[in-house]
Amino acid sequence: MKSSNRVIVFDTTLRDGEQCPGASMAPRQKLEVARQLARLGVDVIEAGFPVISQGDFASVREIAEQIDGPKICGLARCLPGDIQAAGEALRPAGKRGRIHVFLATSTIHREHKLVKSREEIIRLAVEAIRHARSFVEDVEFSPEDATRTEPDFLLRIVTEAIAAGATTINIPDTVGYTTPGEFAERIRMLREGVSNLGEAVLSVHCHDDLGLAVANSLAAIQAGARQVEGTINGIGERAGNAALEEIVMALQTRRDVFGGLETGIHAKEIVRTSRLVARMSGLHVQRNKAVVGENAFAHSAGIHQDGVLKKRETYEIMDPMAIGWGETELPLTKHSGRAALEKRLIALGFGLSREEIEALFGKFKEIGDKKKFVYDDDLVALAEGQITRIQETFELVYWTVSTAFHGVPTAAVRLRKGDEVLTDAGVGGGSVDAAMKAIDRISGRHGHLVEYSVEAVTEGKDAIGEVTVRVDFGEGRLLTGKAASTDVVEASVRAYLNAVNRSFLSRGDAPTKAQTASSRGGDVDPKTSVPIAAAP
Ligand SMILES: CC(=O)SCCNC(=O)CCNC(=O)[C@H](O)C(C)(C)COP(=O)(O)OP(=O)(O)OC[C@H]1O[C@@H](n2cnc3c(N)ncnc32)[C@H](O)[C@@H]1OP(=O)(O)O
Ligand SMILES: CC(C)C(=O)C(=O)O
Repeated sequence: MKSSNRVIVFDTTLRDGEQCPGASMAPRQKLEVARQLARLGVDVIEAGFPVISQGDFASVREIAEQIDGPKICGLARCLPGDIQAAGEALRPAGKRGRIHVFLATSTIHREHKLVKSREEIIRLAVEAIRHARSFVEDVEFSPEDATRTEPDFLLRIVTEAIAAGATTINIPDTVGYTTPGEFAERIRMLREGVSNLGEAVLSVHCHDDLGLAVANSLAAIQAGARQVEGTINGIGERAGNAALEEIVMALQTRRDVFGGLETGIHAKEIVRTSRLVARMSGLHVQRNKAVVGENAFAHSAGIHQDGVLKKRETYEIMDPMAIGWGETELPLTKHSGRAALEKRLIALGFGLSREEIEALFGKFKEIGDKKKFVYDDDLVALAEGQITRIQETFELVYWTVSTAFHGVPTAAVRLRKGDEVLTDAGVGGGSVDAAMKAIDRISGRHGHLVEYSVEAVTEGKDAIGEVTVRVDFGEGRLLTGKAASTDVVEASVRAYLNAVNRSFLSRGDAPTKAQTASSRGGDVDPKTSVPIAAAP
């Protein structure tokens, strides 16, 4: 076997990857992917299976014509027509063309699918390899379902294939059946038992039916395989193929384990390639996918975020920038801590004191409890509210509204004033109106709502809505109140209360107990909300 420290990367995204249901790509899309694979630095692009359709033939031909750099490969069964089609499609690649012939060797495939004896299988394989060699110098042979093939037969057919002119012997775990230890053992068995293996490159091709495709590929490389086949994002037949980006990054990250094996991959192109393949194939990458998933370098837990801010390597074993990601992301969620919150606020331009951040942190957690992510706009609303906070006469403790078609909208509101808790109810034209009436009864103010507006300040169904009210308290000027909440009724209640509180500030007085005819109330039931003060 040709042995070196260089692992040949064989990409089959455009052939086995495209076998994934729904992943078919138009020739133009395949060409774009091939171009990017060349930039990524793969050694071989399996561009298609030319005999299966005019489109595949044309696509392999176009890639062979236009893509410089990697070898271009076409797949063929051990049938003259297949080999002829592959040879013709690859003609523009000249010496860079490779034909990949395959034939199943396991008992189950021989007896039930091909209905052929061992001898016939060997004869067909040998004839096909010789035929392929009449078109190209570089011929790969795959004994399909090799991991379920009897060892003695596998040794024999591999030896015969090399003797017939195969330059690469690929050992496929076609149905993702093997395990790392077993596969490594099989590779060692071939290395020891195939006398002419030195004339060929030993390759592996793993499927992910048991989620072991990458582990099996790496085990085989450790056992001496020097070509690895796989696809970008691991797309492929059934559960998919080994994800090339994972194999490459494992080799690179764990040089200590893999003895400094090299590939020709330019890791900085990995994310770009993954995105392109996802777009072209229509197969989205799951968020938690290793190396290329959205979350692969996104740290959410406060303890992790704190660690990463102090030293990235505490929670990152790869440099995301080196793979083509932007800066490490610290998405803010309910799991985040003060360190990440402060860092984001500084990035947004807020220079809040420790005390202010402390005051804001509780509200931040409340938003996190309600929403998957706390977005920048949420933070801006929080921070601005903190900066412009006014002294509140009344603090909202609780509200509830009830409304129905043809019903009478009613609201109960509980406010805290100093150490007093006051509760009252109101009815109105709508639930917000009813809640405002309840506030009027508690506060002793009687505001007339002159303007009311609501605006979404963040995106999505769980967006924060910001309510602005302009209220006439009969004092010859309008007072503005603002509040934001993920619940628009709550934002309205708080905005109105904000205006009521401002009316006390502007008058410089506060209601007495006599002015408030409301009863004492119970416990606090806080909701996510942000009072935002506004200039009257
Ligand atoms: C493990 C892998 O991923 S192998 C690659 C799989 N990829 C594909 O199948 C690509 C898409 N396939 C196709 O378009 C079609 O299946 C074609 C064009 C290849 C063949 O279509 P058809 O001629 O209608 O045959 P069909 O698909 O029904 O059956 C496959 C035939 O190929 C035979 N065959 C399978 N593998 C091989 C092989 N390596 N060498 C020779 N013959 C083979 C089967 O025995 C069967 O022959 P039979 O009809 O005499 O029983
Ligand atoms: C053609 C061969 C290599 C294949 O795709 C498989 O066995 O999975």
